[in-house]
Amino acid sequence: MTPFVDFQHVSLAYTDALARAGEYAVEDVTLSITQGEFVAIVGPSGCGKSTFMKLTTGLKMATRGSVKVEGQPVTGPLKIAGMAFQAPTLLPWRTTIDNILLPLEIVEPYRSTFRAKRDEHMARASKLLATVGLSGYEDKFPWELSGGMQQRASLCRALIHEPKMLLLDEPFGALDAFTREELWCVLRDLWTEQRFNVILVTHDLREAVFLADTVYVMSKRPGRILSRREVELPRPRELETTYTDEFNRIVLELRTQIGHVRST
Ligand SMILES: Nc1ncnc2c1ncn2[C@@H]1O[C@H](COP(=O)(O)OP(=O)(O)OP(=O)(O)O)[C@@H](O)[C@H]1O
Repeated sequence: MTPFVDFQHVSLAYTDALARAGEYAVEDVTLSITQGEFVAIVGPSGCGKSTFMKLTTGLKMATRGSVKVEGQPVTGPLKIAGMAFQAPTLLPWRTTIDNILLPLEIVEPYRSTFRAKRDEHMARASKLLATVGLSGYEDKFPWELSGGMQQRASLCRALIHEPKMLLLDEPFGALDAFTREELWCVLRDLWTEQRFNVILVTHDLREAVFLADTVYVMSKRPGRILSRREVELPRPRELETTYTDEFNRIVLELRTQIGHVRST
């Protein structure tokens, strides 16, 4: 089966001068991700996790090696991706629903028919809001929502154009522990229902193990993939799973690997 995302010996230097000096942000990354797989990437700060995301979505081109998505070489920004970041980045002058509809106003093929199909899109946005527990908040402005609610709305915005791939860069990093765990479950449920590919960059090993099928550990700069760990915990996973010995054993195993990376 063709992998959904395929990296073969990928290196990236941000400038020609850095390439000449052999200073790569990521180096010799080879991995393949299957359709619908939930992948988490963990590693020390500055190891190249965000660079990996930029390569996957075509925001940056590899200096060496090849990046393919759905069997096709990536040559520019991909439309099939939705993204959410640590800061929710909602536009303060737009209501929740208008923030969620934003990608449809910008990205083709939705853009040209946006006005004509507005009711249809509104209905889809409301349905998504209901899925993340935000029914009734359509007309609120971002400043009327808590941080966790804003992040829920950001997830809806990332998913409104039904992307095949969802890229999340530390999406829950700024939230308190309880809200973060609630949002793990929101993301788990969205993924279980829609089975898009997820690439989740996180510093939180428990988050990675709770959500992902596969966890990749990256090394310090230049970022390389040090290990690949399949998480064989059965699904559906409930928060109680995070208190089991098996869960903690995997977290500890990853923690030990990261400890080695940091100390070398
Ligand atoms: N636009 C850029 N120009 C030059 N170097 C860059 C650029 N963006 C990132 N880098 C360098 O590339 C390396 C990897 O950065 P990247 O942002 O991918 O790391 P990260 O693992 O996502 O970091 P963090 O965990 O702190 O968010 C770092 O050393 C960084 O300084």
